[in-house]
Amino acid sequence: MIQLENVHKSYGQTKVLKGIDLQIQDQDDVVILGPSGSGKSTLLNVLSGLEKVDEGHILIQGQDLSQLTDAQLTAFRREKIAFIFQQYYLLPNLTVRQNVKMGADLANNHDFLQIIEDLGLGDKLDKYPSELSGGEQQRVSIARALAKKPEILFLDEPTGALDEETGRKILDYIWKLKEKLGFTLIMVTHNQNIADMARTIIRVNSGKITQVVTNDQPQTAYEIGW
Ligand SMILES: Nc1ncnc2c1ncn2[C@@H]1O[C@H](COP(=O)(O)OP(=O)(O)OP(=O)(O)O)[C@@H](O)[C@H]1O
Repeated sequence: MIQLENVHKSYGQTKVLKGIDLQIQDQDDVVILGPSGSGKSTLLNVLSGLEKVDEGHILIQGQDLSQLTDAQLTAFRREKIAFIFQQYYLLPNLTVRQNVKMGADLANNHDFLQIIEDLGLGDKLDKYPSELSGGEQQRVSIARALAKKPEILFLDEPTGALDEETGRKILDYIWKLKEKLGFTLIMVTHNQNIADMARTIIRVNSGKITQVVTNDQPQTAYEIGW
């Protein structure tokens, strides 16, 4: 379980998270919705240990992230979580195969080629990022994250660079893989429709949680009408 207790985070004088309390169950799929600037990405960044909180606590399986040494925090990030960002952060001098293998090696995953294939990149294995379209680069970054077999997968607007049809396919694939591998999925999006795929929908406004909804009948990427 992931627990947040009274989490505060500011950048200089700007108070971004203003007392967040939240519990996320293992293997849940969670979508975080909210207007631009409401603190969604900041929330993901503190949840994933990328940034430290100013006040309050984040506990993951009972372990308080603020109590970890830098080495333990690095190990947590390497072994337990994967992050799919709006930007792709691919290494330009590595091929598609090598970029994804980097993620796979962290989990000793030897069947990562299947993930590349499933994401429709089977014919791009030996291409470099500069030889790919934006959407293809995004799919490589998704393959790299999934190849880590994370316990928690964070996604920050993962379909931003994709056309609708590809976005649907990718979300469908991620959700199916979640059912198969059983990770916890936490995704930030602006897209209201995508929220209907999630079992838990969290609304954030001005750095506070304004609503948590449990959705008993989540829909597939193909059913949501987006
Ligand atoms: N590293 C930073 N330094 C200073 N200010 C920051 C930093 N990161 C975020 N902020 C500010 O914190 C506020 C919340 O940003 P955040 O990116 O968390 O919002 P968001 O809800 O994800 O927005 P969007 O939907 O536009 O991505 C914004 O006012 C932003 O300018």
